[in-house]
Amino acid sequence: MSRLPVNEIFETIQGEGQFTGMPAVFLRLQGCPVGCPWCDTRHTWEVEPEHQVDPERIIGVSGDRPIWAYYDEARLVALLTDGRYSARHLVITGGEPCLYDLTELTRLMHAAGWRCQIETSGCVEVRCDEQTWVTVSPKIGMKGGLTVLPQALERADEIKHPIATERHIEELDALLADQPLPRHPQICLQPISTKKRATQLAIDTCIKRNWRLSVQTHKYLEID
Ligand SMILES: C[S@@+](CC[C@H](N)C(=O)[O-])C[C@H]1O[C@@H](n2cnc3c(N)ncnc32)[C@H](O)[C@@H]1O
Ligand SMILES: Nc1nc2[nH]cc(C(=O)O)c2c(=O)[nH]1
Ligand code: SF4
Ligand SMILES: [Mg+2]
Repeated sequence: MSRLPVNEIFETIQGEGQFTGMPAVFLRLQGCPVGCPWCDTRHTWEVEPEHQVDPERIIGVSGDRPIWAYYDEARLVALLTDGRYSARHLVITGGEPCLYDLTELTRLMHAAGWRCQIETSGCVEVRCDEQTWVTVSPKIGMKGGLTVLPQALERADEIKHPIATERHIEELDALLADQPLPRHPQICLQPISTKKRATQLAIDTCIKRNWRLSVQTHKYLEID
C-alpha cells in the first residue's frame, strides 16, 4: 500500500482522446514538476502541506483548487466500487499521476471489472498494470527541465500531442523519428486551449498525416 495525494474525484464524460464520450470517473492526483506554460490544471502542480484536507473533502466536488488528501489504494478501490458510480472507466490524471506507482491501484481496479486509463506527460516512468490504457501526451522542453522518456513512449497505447504551432508538430516528428512504439499507438493532435488557429492547424495536419483529432470536448460542453 502507498499514499497517493488526491486533488479530486468526480464522474463525467471523458472529453479527450480515443475514449472521448465514455462515462468515466476521474481521479486527479496532486503534484507535477513539468511546467507547461499553457497547463489548464496549474492548481495541481504543488503538494503544499497547508493545502492538505480531510479525505471526504475532495469527493464529487470538482474545482480548480490546490487542495489534496491522502488516500491509499484500498480506500480508493472501496470508494470507487461502493456503488455510487455508474461508470466502469477510471481516468487517473493530475498533475502528473506517474510520479506515483499506480501498479497496485490499477491491478485492483481491473480485478473489480473496471478499465483504467492513465493520462501522463511521459516525463516519469509509467508504473501500472499491463491492462491499463496509457495515454502519453509528450512534453518536450518545458520549464521544469524534464523530457519525455522512451519507456513511456514504448508503453503508450495512445499519443495525444497538444499543439498550437508548426513547431509543436516538428517536435513530435523529431521525438518519434527513431522511437520504437510496440503498442502501435494512435497519434492524436489536441489544439491547445481550444484556440481557433491551433484547431485549424490540428485539423489540416490530421487530414494530411491520417492522424486523429482530439478536441477537449468538455470545454465546449462546459462540463468538468
Ligand atoms: C492536465 S494534463 C494531466 C496529465 C499529465 N500531466 C499530462 O500532461 O498528460 C491532462 C491532459 O490535458 C492536456 N492539456 C493540459 N492543458 C491543456 C491546454 N491548455 N490545452 C490542451 N490540452 C491541455 C495535457 O497535454 C494532457 O493531455
Ligand atoms: N471531461 C474531462 N475529460 C478529460 N480528459 C482528460 C482530462 C484531464 O484533465 O486529464 C479531462 C478533464 O478534466 N475533463
Ligand atoms: S505535464 Fe500535465 S499537469 Fe503537468 S504542467 Fe504539463 S499539462 Fe499540466
Ligand atoms: Mg483537464
